[in-house]
Amino acid sequence: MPKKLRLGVNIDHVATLRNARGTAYPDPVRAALLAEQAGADGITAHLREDRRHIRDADMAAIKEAISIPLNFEMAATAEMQKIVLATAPHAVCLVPERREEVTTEGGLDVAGDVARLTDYVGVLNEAGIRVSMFIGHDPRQIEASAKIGAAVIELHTGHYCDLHYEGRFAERDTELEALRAGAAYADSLGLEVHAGHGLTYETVGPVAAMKQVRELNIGHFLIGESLFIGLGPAIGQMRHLMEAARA
Ligand SMILES: CC(=O)[C@@H](O)[C@H](O)COP(=O)(O)O
Ligand SMILES: NCC(=O)COP(=O)(O)O
Repeated sequence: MPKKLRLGVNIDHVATLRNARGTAYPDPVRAALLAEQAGADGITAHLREDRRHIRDADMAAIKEAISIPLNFEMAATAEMQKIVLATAPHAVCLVPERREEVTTEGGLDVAGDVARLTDYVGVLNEAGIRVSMFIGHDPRQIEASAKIGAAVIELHTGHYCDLHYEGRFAERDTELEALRAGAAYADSLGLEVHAGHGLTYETVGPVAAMKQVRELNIGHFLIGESLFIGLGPAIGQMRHLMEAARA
């Protein structure tokens, strides 16, 4: 019987909509509280260096308002380390960032930055923050994540989802197989395995079915779907699909 699969709801794109007009609404804190009421196991938010969606004050307000864990996504920079230590979230997910990208395009190159990330993660671990590395399924990146002292990896599912929506099903299935192998390898090294990026009702099943995966972080699709059916029902339907795949 696979262990329970948690759902972290990413509320970044509520802030994207707010920032498009520079208004005070829609409020990401309100979305976080609604997600909590709807049964989310955690709230995820990404404080990008360019502050294109979530802003510093949002992070502090979300942390203050919610009673479930906050997963603080950020680049491994000195500026972000200072902010995250002041915010004291339950968890941090270290992600790669490029200002020109539309969204997080790939995984972090942990293997290429071992010494610096060992120190960086060490500071967060000492502060009692659980650290996860947002990476692809490359075994070298998984091994490096274990080596630098991260407790968790989050596998980037964006490429799998893109291949699905482009109708490239054979390549999609190859990518899924690599994600499955990555999840099993990370678990064998004692890492907790999470997954996320680009997941939708159509693509969540095969990822939710991977027994080593303990948490999915889903945002963009849920916020879009909430325009049509409301955030609570969208979260409920996503959870239903996750549980059906897990059964
Ligand atoms: C790292 C990650 O996957 C998320 O933060 C998420 O996709 C929302 O942020 P962006 O759309 O800004 O990448
Ligand atoms: N880390 C992935 C995440 O938080 C949500 O990604 P998305 O569903 O907004 O693409």
